[in-house]
Amino acid sequence: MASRTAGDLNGAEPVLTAHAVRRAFGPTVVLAGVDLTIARGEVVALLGGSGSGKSTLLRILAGLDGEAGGTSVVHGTAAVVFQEHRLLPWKRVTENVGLGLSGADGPGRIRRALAEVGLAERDRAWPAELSGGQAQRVAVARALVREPDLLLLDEPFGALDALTRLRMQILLRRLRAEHGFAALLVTHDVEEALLLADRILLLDEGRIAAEMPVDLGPTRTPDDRAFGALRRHLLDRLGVPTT
Ligand SMILES: Nc1ncnc2c1ncn2[C@@H]1O[C@H](COP(=O)(O)OP(=O)(O)OP(=O)(O)O)[C@@H](O)[C@H]1O
Repeated sequence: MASRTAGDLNGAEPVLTAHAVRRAFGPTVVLAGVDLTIARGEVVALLGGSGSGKSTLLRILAGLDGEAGGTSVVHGTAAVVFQEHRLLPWKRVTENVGLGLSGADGPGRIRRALAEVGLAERDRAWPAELSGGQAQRVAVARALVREPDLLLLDEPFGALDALTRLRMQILLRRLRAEHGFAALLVTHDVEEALLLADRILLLDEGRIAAEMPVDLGPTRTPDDRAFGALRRHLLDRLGVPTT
C-alpha cells in the first residue's frame, strides 16, 4: 500500500475534495470520517465489502444526501451513473439524454453523445425497446452530454452479463481517454477496478482503510503478470482466499 493518504495528490489539481464525511442511520455509523481527494482526470475505484458504505458515500459526494456530516466539494460539473439506468420510460432516448439540457447546441451535443456510445441510430427508441446494455449506454450518454469534470459511477455495469460488461468497460476506458474526465467508480469487482482505475481505495469500517496506486499502463489486460499480482494482493486484502 502507498504511504500517502487518500487526501494527498502530490500537488495535482483536485476535482473532488471531501473531508471527514460521516453518515449514520439511527445508531449505526456507516461512514465514520472519510477523507477523499480525486485529481482532475484521475479514475479512482472504490472497493469494499457488501454494506461497507460505498453507495452511501457516492450519494453523499453526488449531493444526494442532505443528512451527512463533513464537507464535500466538486470543483466543476459532476454526473452520476447508477447500476439501474434510471431512464424515464415515457421519454424517447434522445429526450432522456437531453433532460435538463438547455441551449441551442443541445441537439448537436445529444447526437454526439449517442454516437460516442454507439447508439446514434436508436435516438427515437423508447427505453423499453432497448437491451440492458443499450439502456446503460444511454445512461452513460446522458452523463457525457453534460461534459462532466467528474463521473460518479455506482456499480454501473453490475447488472449486465459478463460480455456486455466487458464491452462497457472498454467503452468507458476509451471515453475517458478521449474526454479526460475524472471518475469515482464504485464496484465489487476487483478486475474491473484494476482494468479501469489509476488508484484503488478500500472502504472498511466506515473509513478508507487502504489505498493502492495501479501502475499498469493504459493497455492493461488481466493476462499481464503485474495485473495478476495486484489482483491477488487486493483479494487478500479483502479477505478472499485465492488458492
Ligand atoms: N436509507 C437507509 N436507511 C437505513 N440504512 C441504510 C440506508 N442506506 C444504507 N443503509 C445501510 O448502510 C450500510 C451501507 O450501505 P451501502 O448501500 O452504502 O453499502 P455498499 O457498500 O454500497 O453495499 P453493496 O456493495 O452491497 O451495494 C448498510 O448497512 C445499509 O443497510
